[in-house]
Amino acid sequence: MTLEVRGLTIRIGDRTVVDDVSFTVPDGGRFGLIGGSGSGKSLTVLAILGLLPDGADATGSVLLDGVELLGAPERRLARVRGSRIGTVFQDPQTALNPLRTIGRQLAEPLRLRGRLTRTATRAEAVRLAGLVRLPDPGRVVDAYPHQLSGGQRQRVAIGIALALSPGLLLADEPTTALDVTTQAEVLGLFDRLVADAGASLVFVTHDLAVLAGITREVLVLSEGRAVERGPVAQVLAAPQHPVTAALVAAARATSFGAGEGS
Ligand SMILES: Nc1ncnc2c1ncn2[C@@H]1O[C@H](COP(=O)(O)OP(=O)(O)OP(=O)(O)O)[C@@H](O)[C@H]1O
Repeated sequence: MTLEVRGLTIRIGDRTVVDDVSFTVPDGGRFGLIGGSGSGKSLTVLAILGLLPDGADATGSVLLDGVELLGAPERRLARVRGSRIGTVFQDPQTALNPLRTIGRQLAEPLRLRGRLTRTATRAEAVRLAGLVRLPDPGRVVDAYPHQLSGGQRQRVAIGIALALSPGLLLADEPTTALDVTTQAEVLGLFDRLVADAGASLVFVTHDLAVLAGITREVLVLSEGRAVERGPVAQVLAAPQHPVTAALVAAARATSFGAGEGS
């Protein structure tokens, strides 16, 4: 699906926290949003979903395949969120319900969409568990979130996001809470699944090194404003804005520093 964000401006009280941000993600395209803490990344994602916090007011335009989402009725937004846009957020601990089995949560989007028999629902949950490479899918569907590792829980969250084959995926710091090795595994899986699904992707992170393997295009936000944009490789090689330069330095320190003596 094509996502066009045009002139998105978000105000909370008398503060403008996102200021005239525009970007386009073509059908099947991938786009990175990067910036430091408080730069407006999460609010941009929430505005696309129609899930801004109370007191936040958004103007501009969010078009999904040409259909305006900003200011659309909640019923329509809920339908779009349920079926056309999948989301993966930072903390799988809070995204999952501790009292429900993994299988029930994997199958929840399908259950909401239509009537499925018990057997069909379970089969679909097992299929999704296998898709996200959870160990022993036939058994893991009966487990509860606390019985899984952080990386496994995030795999479940990715499975839920992909359950209805959405045309657009929004991932907000999906691997930030994981240790480095797990982060690489989950990112690799996510990368493959998004490609297989042919979905468009908006990937939010504060870590340019993470983004480099996932998207080609990036937009840098600082204090709610777009300060730089372009291909990730080019931005990494020759950052133009001081904020971008700081993000590049941080990325080099974490991912290239140790082994290369730089
Ligand atoms: N519910 C809210 N009420 C008031 N201000 C808010 C609210 N949510 C966010 N803000 C403010 O809006 C600005 C942008 O927040 P946002 O969460 O989009 O930043 P972010 O780039 O996602 O940061 P982080 O990487 O820390 O999550 C920040 O200054 C934040 O304090």
